[in-house]
Amino acid sequence: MSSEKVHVEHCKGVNGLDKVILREIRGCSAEVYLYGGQVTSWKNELREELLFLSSKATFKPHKAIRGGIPICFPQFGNIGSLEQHGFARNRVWSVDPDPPPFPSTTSHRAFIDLILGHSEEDVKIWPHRYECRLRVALGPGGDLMLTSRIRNTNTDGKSFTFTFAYHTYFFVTDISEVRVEGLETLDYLDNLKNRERFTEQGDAITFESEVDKIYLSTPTKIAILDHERKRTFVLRKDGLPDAVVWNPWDKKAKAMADFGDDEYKHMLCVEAACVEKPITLKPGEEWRGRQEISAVPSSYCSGQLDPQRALFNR
Ligand SMILES: O=P(O)(O)OC[C@H]1O[C@H](O)[C@H](O)[C@@H](O)[C@@H]1O
Repeated sequence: MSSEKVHVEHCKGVNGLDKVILREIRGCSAEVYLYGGQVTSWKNELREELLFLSSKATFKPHKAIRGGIPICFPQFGNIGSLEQHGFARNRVWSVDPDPPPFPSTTSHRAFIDLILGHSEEDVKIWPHRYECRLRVALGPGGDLMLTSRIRNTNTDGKSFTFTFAYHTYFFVTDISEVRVEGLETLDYLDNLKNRERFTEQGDAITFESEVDKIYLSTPTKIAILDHERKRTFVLRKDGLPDAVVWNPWDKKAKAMADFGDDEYKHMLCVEAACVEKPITLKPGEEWRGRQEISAVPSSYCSGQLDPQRALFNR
């Protein structure tokens, strides 16, 4: 295998859909489907899967893949006139054959640049021209970095407005043993209560029933502690002020055709998002959003997690 193929392999996935596998020397990997521009797998050097992907996920056009990291664009949720979470997760993206280089200070080789542009079909439901770029990169230590750039390419002088999210499904051993740190005391909109605004209590967040909350103006770092596995996910984000936390729990799980009845026990969505204050771009303007996730052993943390420490003590 050529060294290029070791790092970036183009192949076919489920139902013959195009897939790209990113690999790092130490054994970490990530898989990205061109359908949805969606990451569906992220593994550490022990080849352990870190993202949740439903055993009932469908890999068929017009339906989003249940799990991994769907991209919600140009609309998050049902706030707007478009289909739930926008159409980007249901479109086939293309690979940029000539991607812009990484900053010279980094030495990433396992990365892929995807592009989604307007189609004549989509212009009927969202009357704008745009270029939506996604770079998925696997760092030498196995960190998974997603960078999005969205540009208004309208030629009619019109601005457009959008909301956005990286709808990350983390794999967890047992949801009742999971704690999220970094969202304490923040205001949130409760999707289960008509998006009414509340303030979170002072304690770290734990789970014992359905949750669907949009935390507002959150810190740039959020930690998800999987006690059972002694693993901590650290999510760092930029340009995405909000964070959505979602678990459907048992009743809703049963109502979803592409989700197993008990699978809610093994997933938690923590979604870096820009929802409360939509982004407006004039023609020629570009927005940039970024998320980086890493998985570190929780034993590095004593008591309350200090994500900074966890990140650098690897
Ligand atoms: O079933 P989907 O359209 O993929 O949405 C799954 C979930 O996504 C987000 O987390 C929303 O906040 C939830 O309200 C929604 O149920």
